[in-house]
Order: sequence, then C-alpha cells, then structure tokens
Amino acid sequence: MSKPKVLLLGPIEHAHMEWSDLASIADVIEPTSTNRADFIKEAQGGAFDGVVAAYRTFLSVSVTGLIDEELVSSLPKSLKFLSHNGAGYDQIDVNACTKHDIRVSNTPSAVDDATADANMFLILGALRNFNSSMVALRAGDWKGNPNPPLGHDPQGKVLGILGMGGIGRNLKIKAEVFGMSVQYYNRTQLSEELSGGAKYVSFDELLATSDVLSLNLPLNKNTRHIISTPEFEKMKDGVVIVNTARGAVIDEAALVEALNSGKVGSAGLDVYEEEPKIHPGLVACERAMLLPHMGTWTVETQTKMEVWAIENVKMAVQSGTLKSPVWEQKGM
Ligand SMILES: O=CC(=O)O
Repeated sequence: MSKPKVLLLGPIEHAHMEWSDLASIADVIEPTSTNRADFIKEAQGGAFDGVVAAYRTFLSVSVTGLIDEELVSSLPKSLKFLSHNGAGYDQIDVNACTKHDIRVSNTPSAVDDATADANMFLILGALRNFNSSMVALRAGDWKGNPNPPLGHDPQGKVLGILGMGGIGRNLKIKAEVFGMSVQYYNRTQLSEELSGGAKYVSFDELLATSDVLSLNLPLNKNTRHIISTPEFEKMKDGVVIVNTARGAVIDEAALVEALNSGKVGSAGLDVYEEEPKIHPGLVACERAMLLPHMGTWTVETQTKMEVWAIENVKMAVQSGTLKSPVWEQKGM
C-alpha cells in the first residue's frame, strides 16, 4: 500500500525524531520554488498531487505568500489538512480553506510560557523606561544626559489584558507575582476557574482604567486596528502599551502619534504591522522598548511547537483527525 503524501513548507529545526517518525509512515514532498509565482506554477504542474496534509512554518510565507483563495485553489484537491507551526494563523485565510475542504490546525498553548515571559519583560522594560538608558550606555553616556525620568514599579498597577486566551491567562499569573492587579476583556467572559479570578470588564472600561494595556488577542478582520486614535483617547494619560500578539491589532501610526504627544507614556512591542519593517517613529522613540518578534524564540518553545504541529500532521494522516483544529472550524 502506498504511503500518504505530506507537503513540507519550511524546515524542521528541532523535532527531528518526531519528523523521522512521521517520515516513516508518509512520503514527504518539498517544493523546489523559492517564490509565490513559481510555487503556484509548481502546484498547478502537479508536483504536489496526492498530498493529504501540509506542514507549514510562519516564515514559509516568503515562498508561498499568504495562504489565500488564490493559493489554496492552486493546491491539489487531495489536500485536506494544513498544520501551521504557530499560535497565530493570520497568514491563513481560514474561510478559503473551509471552502476547499481543508482543515487547519495551529499550536496553541505550546507558545504560552515563552510569549508571556517576553510580554512580562516588555511590561517591566516599558514601565521602568530601561530602553533609553540601554541606548545611552552603548553610546558611552552611562544612564544618559540628562538622566532619564524615574520609571514606575509594577506593584499596585492595573494590568488590562485584551484577549484572555492561553497567553493572556499565563501572563495574568506572572503579572500577579509582580504585584499587578489584573482585569481583562474578551469576546466571551471566562469561567471563574479559567480566569483565575481576574476581573472581567467592558472594552471601554479596560481602556479607561488600565495602567498597562497588554494586547494578547489574535489578528483577524474584527481585531485589525482595534486600538487606534479613538481608543488611545479613552485611556489614562501616560498609559503603557504592550503588544506581543500581532502588529496590526494596533494602528501603528496612531501609536506613534500617541507616544509623541505623551498620551502613551511608553510602549513595549514584539510585533509590527509590516514585519520586518518598523515604523520610523517607533525606532526614533526611546520610550518604545522594541523586540524583533522573539516571543517564542527559545529552543524549548520552538521544539514544543514543532512537536505539536507534527502531531497534527500525524493524526491527520493516520486517523483523519486533528489535535488542535482552529476554532473557526471546530464543528467541521
Ligand atoms: O508569533 C508567534 C506565533 O504565532 O506562534
């Protein structure tokens, strides 16, 4: 009996054993193209015919481009499963996949600790205004001249979490250790047990009463620019904004304006609207602590994510099921 075929989009860097296990029960096909136009031609030429499942990384977007209707319709009809290695799957048009009977999975919870850790680092860095003195030190100017204004302690501050999924809930536990009190807004209110007792507030109340606002929600058409000028206007003066989700949940130009006017006291960002491009206003602003999308950048977490995504492929080819289907397709 022939083995099921699996399409590999992006390298396996850590979970080599798990991948070899999969490769022993499936035939792995890799594209030879290095850009979207060639990839589509390769697909239409039949190179991927018969593949049942595909594994993809966030960075494979540099070869395929976004997984949208055009791309999905160029893929063979045999493809039924798409396993994304990552928690955020905004590069994938889930509706287009549903239309073509492709079931999408991601790697929730594998990313929670590392992302919440980076989030906490950015909260502390932004509150304490560490960035300007880190820049000054490397310029031979010690703390900076004049010295920077004093920072703020997390103790006693209100942390507002927008999006109380796995990362938000993990962050809540960590922030409480630093003495912050946590409130959140989510599409649906969580059970007391799941929220860990964090106060559920309306979106407007979250904006108006948080000292630090942390964005931990997925990017989709409803959340794009969920934070823009009208929302900044509702916030406390000097609010701290932290984003480890996706750049486009904030209107970056509006954030730059709010930083420049002083409405936003400081920011901690790991993600940007047009990565790897960063708004020059953010680069120029020393009150913005910036990381180049490193939320899950650890050996342990990258390994966990690969193992998880491979498990989704394995379940797909062995039993036609998924460990973690995306919520939009839960009933599929
Ligand atoms: O950005 C990282 C992820 O979505 O897993």
